[in-house]
Amino acid sequence: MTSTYIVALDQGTTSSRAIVFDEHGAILFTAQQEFAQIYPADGWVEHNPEEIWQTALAVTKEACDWVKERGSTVAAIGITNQRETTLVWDKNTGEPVYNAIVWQDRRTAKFCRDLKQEYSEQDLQARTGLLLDPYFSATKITWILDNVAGAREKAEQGELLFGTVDSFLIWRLTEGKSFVTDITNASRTNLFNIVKKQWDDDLLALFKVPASMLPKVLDCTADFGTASETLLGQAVPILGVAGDQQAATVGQCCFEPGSIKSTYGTGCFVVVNTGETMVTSNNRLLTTVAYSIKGTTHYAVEGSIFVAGAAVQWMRDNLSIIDNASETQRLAQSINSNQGVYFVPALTGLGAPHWNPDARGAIFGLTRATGPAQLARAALESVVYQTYDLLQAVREDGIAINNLRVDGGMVANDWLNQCLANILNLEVDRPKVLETTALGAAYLAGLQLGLYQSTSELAERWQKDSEFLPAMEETTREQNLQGWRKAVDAVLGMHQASNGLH
Ligand SMILES: Nc1ncnc2c1ncn2[C@@H]1O[C@H](COP(=O)(O)OP(=O)(O)O)[C@@H](O)[C@H]1O
Ligand SMILES: O=P(O)(O)OC[C@H](O)CO
Repeated sequence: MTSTYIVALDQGTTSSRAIVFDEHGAILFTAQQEFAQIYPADGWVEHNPEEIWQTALAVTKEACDWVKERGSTVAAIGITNQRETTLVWDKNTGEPVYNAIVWQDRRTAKFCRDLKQEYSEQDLQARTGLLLDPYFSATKITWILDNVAGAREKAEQGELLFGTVDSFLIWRLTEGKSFVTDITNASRTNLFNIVKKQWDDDLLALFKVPASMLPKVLDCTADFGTASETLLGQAVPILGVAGDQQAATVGQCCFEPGSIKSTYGTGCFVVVNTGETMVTSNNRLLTTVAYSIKGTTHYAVEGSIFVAGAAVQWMRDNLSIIDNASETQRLAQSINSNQGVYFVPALTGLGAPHWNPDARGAIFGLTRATGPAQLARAALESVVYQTYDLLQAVREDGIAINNLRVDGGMVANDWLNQCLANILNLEVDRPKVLETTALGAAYLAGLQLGLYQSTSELAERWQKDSEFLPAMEETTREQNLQGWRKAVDAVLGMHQASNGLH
């Protein structure tokens, strides 16, 4: 019997990956290319759109060629992507008018602060589930239209298109034939009304974004267009799309209300499925669309941390205290306590539950004995404490948590998983397939293809690789958490103090 091949394209913050899955959800082939991070100013983060495109195209082509070499064809493509990252391009030439402004970028912090004076954040939250923060796409679009010469005029004449990375890639893969997005990506823009499930005219007016710039919004399972034969060597339908955290929710089979996953890549994102009910957080978590499959929409509560693996990357690239990320495990376990060193990695502000775009990072408790081991351990622990803060917020919103399914590049690190179990005082489960984001995109495409009939059929496939159980004395746990709280308070205090000075 021949296999059904699905290619999942995962366009992440640091790399583009394409994975060939068979109908059982097994990984057969992976192609990956990293690309440059551009930091033009304090708090600014950009990507070159052509690099996003070239790396995404190259890995997808490689995956399609791998299938072709086996005498077969790819049945469908599923796309998943870094969310919120904003691209604006010319409809006629296909040329982006500016670099992609990345989700981590804080350049519109002042704009958000000013807007809060004239517009109720509560109203925005009721419509979009989100907060008024530079994280989301809307203020990034406004910035491009206001700062790139001639852009606003062209946008008003209907010459410019806006897309999150999914839209941009689909538009290019279909050679300009399909200008669409999916509902999960739309729900991260601050322009999409998640109650009415349509672009919100009042918000378009507020952020001064012409409606003609916006893509058509589809379910996560839909016909998104056909990727061109000229580009891929075979014409392949794009049948599934979701933002990466929502795709990971699908890949982790968190379909039941109350099920929860946490993904550790560049950032960390905790997503709790709340079923068809929308839950509004009282603790500054986001309400967002988990997925919409064949007309049924599930919502989620999400906690977003901007710096997780990025703290490890920063130690590798800026401090050069490690050569590769996996060394952090050896370093962290080489000492038997954190020795009082705490790292608050607010390198691009603080996300949930603080939402403070102006906060900046700090390391506390340095002594003559502090070296790479203490710093690496503090970086890993910071990811764990931030997760603790998110889960506390989730609990305070009345949602019970029984265990946590984890995934993403960082959870290859067993020390991190054990530390999560210890500090969260919770069972932490790591699945067999760690590429849950790509798997989720493949599942969505497979559902649309008719390869899978339902999410419950998919749920039966989830397999545990390892579980990590809490094994820390309560007093040590409490001491560590106290140290973290003091460090975060100091960072927030420092930010207030420096605000006073400017
Ligand atoms: N063994 C490890 N220990 C700690 N961090 C790791 C490890 N392996 C990868 N990472 C971190 O995980 C991130 C990569 O994860 P990935 O899921 O590929 O991210 P993204 O999708 O955001 O590009 C990097 O920031 C890297 O520093
Ligand atoms: O690229 P990742 O995996 O860090 O995910 C980025 C998120 O989608 C940002 O919201």
